[in-house]
Parts: sequence; C-alpha cells; structure tokens
Amino acid sequence: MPALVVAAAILDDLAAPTRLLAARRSAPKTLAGAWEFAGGKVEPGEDPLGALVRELREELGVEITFGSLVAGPNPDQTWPIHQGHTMLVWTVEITAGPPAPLQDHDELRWLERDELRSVPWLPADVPIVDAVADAVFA
Ligand SMILES: Nc1nc2c([nH]c(=O)n2[C@H]2C[C@H](O)[C@@H](COP(=O)(O)OP(=O)(O)OP(=O)(O)O)O2)c(=O)[nH]1
Repeated sequence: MPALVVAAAILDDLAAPTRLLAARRSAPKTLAGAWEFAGGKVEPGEDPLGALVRELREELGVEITFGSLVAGPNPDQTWPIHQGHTMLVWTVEITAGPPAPLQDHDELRWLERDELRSVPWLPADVPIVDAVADAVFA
C-alpha cells in the first residue's frame, strides 16, 4: 500500500551549508547497505512535519529545526520513491544531538558536495540528492 514518507536532508548549517548527512540502511534485507535520507512513513493522525520530528528522534536521537521543502516533481511536491511510495523532503539542521545510528541504520556519514555521489543511494534518492546539491550547495 503506497504511503507518504517524510525525510530530512540534514545539513551542517542551514545558513551556510557545506555537508549533508547520509544514513546507511540496516533493514529490511532488500534495502540494507543502501544510503538514504533519514525519515520514515507518516502514521495515521500525524502531520508530516511532526512525523519527521518523531522519526529523527527515534532513528538518530536528534532534535531539529526546519529549513525549506526540497520540492519534488509531483503536483503535491512529493518525490516518487521505492515501491510506489511518495516522499516529502525538507532541509533541516540539528539543534540537539549528536546524531547516532540508533534505529534502522548502521552508519552515518557527513558528505561534502563533491562526495555526494560517493555512496550507493537508494535508486529513487539519486535525483533528490542532485536537487539538494543544486538548491543548497549552488
Ligand atoms: N526513510 C527513507 N525511506 C526512503 C528513502 N528513499 C526511498 O525510496 N525510501 C523508501 C524505503 C521504504 O520503502 C520507504 C520508507 O520506509 P521506512 O522503513 O523508512 O519507514 P518506517 O521507518 O516508518 O518503517 P515501517 O513503519 O515501514 O516499518 O521509503 C529515503 O531517502 N528515506
């Protein structure tokens, strides 16, 4: 069943970004080893921003402040992703951390602009990484 997923392009500094935090999935087996934006599915009754705050607490143990929406190509500004899901992506900055791979990930890595393609992203994330690079590191 297609779901709305929310995810974060976590930047070291929203005002003057130099690095993006990528997370390597540890589960399920079919996705393990691929890199992604931390986040997850919006649960019934949740609003998307609240869902992302919850996911980042659970997965990375961080608090965040929001930057801006990285608009996708769908009319509702979502990105088409894995298995027919759609995903809303925001830039965010960590306000309390440090980030740790507490749940769903086994490694985190800060990537500079010229390193963004150095990890194997989930296939659907590649155009999103490019959009973040254009919008943020331009
Ligand atoms: N979190 C996240 N999911 C992504 C990205 N790109 C992408 O195709 N996906 C897909 C993988 C999954 O099929 C789906 C998100 O599922 P998830 O497993 O992260 O969601 P969740 O934490 O709420 O877990 P669950 O309730 O399904 O157990 O979206 C991405 O950058 N981040």
